[in-house]
Amino acid sequence: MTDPAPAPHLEARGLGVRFPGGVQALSGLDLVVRRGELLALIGPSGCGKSTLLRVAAGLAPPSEGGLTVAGEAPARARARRAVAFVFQDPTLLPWRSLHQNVRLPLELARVPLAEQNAAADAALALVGLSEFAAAAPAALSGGMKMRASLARALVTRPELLLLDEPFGALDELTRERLNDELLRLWERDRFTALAVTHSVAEAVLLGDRVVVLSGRPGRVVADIAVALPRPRRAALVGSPEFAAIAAEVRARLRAAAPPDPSDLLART
Ligand SMILES: Nc1ncnc2c1ncn2[C@@H]1O[C@H](COP(=O)(O)OP(=O)(O)OP(=O)(O)O)[C@@H](O)[C@H]1O
Repeated sequence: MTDPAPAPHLEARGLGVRFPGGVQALSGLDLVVRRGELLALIGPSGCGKSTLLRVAAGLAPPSEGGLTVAGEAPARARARRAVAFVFQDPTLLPWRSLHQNVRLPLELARVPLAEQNAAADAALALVGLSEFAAAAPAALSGGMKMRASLARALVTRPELLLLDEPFGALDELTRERLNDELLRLWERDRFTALAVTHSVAEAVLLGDRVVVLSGRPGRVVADIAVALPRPRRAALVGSPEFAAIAAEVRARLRAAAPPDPSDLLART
């Protein structure tokens, strides 16, 4: 007998988000992320990927349908520190040391100081930054800042990690290293993760599935299983199996994207 599929962790049903100015960012979006799954989300610019993450974090309300995290409203899941967010910008407070930045979520939650310190030590060790605990963010490279941002997200041991293009601003080699790091952390703790990316290779490298959203308003137009063995590392990107899945994702993404104005010009 095969094991039953893990329970849904994040579940969106008929989700729509319309902003006060009238922009419809998402419409009729159905999506399930199972517990312990790492799901990559890709779609044309402006299709509502960040909006979906913001709804999942309880930072934006749905205007139609709904989204639950572990069966409860996202704001409740966030209040019990079960959800963490990593943004493209590391958003470290410049006047605080790395250690003070990493322990901030626990400080805000009024966790006892000794516990804050122990958890921040462990999180910094996890991302290889222990020796920079006392450093100011300004003294670090972009990749190190992003590592610290990851440590700050993981310090609460979240059940669900939301990643919004976290390595998008980094050079290719640093990005590769950080993807390997993220995979290593996920293999260790098996939190559920929803990762937005603009890179097809990154989506296939990270995801158990790659979900493709259509152009605005965003809804799911393809849900592609990534049948590649784990553990995975960036070196896998050159393999023929990888290339075949990436080609499928690319084709679905191209079909989902609005026409490129330069194509239209070329045809006239
Ligand atoms: N607070 C807001 N008020 C009004 N419109 C918004 C707001 N936030 C986002 N939008 C609009 O909603 C749409 C979806 O935005 P969103 O940032 O979710 O897309 P995205 O897929 O993450 O884009 P990108 O890939 O370029 O980062 C866009 O048209 C954006 O301009």
